[in-house]
Amino acid sequence: MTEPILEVSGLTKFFGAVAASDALTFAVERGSIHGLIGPNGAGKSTTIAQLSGELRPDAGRIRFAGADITAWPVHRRAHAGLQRSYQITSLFPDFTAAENVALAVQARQGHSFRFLAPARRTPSLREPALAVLGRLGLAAKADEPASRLGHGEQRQLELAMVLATRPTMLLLDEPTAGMSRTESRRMMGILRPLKGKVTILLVEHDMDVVFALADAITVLVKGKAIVTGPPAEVRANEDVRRAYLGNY
Ligand SMILES: Nc1ncnc2c1ncn2[C@@H]1O[C@H](COP(=O)(O)OP(=O)(O)OP(=O)(O)O)[C@@H](O)[C@H]1O
Repeated sequence: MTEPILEVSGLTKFFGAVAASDALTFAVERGSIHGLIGPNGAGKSTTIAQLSGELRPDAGRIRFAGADITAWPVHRRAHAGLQRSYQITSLFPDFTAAENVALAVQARQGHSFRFLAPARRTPSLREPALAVLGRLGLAAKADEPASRLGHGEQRQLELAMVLATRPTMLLLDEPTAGMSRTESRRMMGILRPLKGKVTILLVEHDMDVVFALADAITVLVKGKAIVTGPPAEVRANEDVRRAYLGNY
């Protein structure tokens, strides 16, 4: 393994008596797509929330790109390149796809999302926005209002917005949730070329997607990582089969 970009050690988070993260330890290699899988309630969302800074761990450390970020707030982590994907709920429905991405480009340039009106009209923001939309296969939809896009396209737009901020590492929570088979396949085609450019921690219920994309997978059960390894090793692991994958 080359130098990991993210190292999680002993991460622990209780909700009452439930340990949603239980001395969780794993590392993510720079430039890789790293799957985080596990049964319902295993602690995947709780892990993402602690990595993004929305949730404070009760114990343990998080190191990102050589710095201990455990106590950093969300915006400081985002500024350092660790970003979680936006949710559809954060799209501006009346703005076009290009205008939505222009806002994210503007955020990258250090401005706040507050100045909505100027961002919509600034040509220097439109050009990079169109470039990102092009890479995500949304060029033809640039001038459609976000509300008129299909569900799969809205998820692609979310991803376009976060990529426009040029993250070093992306925390992606179920990018294919609610998608048709065709839309999922399109999303995989978008994510695969990001390998080597952006490190991705991928939480995903669709095992076909995870096993096809991930360079390494961590399996969570009851807040603990029971294994981290390449897909073939994880698939063959007896504990994983018993706890989660069955005959997948
Ligand atoms: N805000 C909260 N308050 C109380 N308990 C919580 C809270 N968030 C999560 N939990 C509990 O923590 C455990 C882990 O939940 P989490 O949502 O992280 O799991 P998950 O792996 O993301 O599940 P799923 O696959 O169903 O989304 C569960 O037992 C859940 O009920």
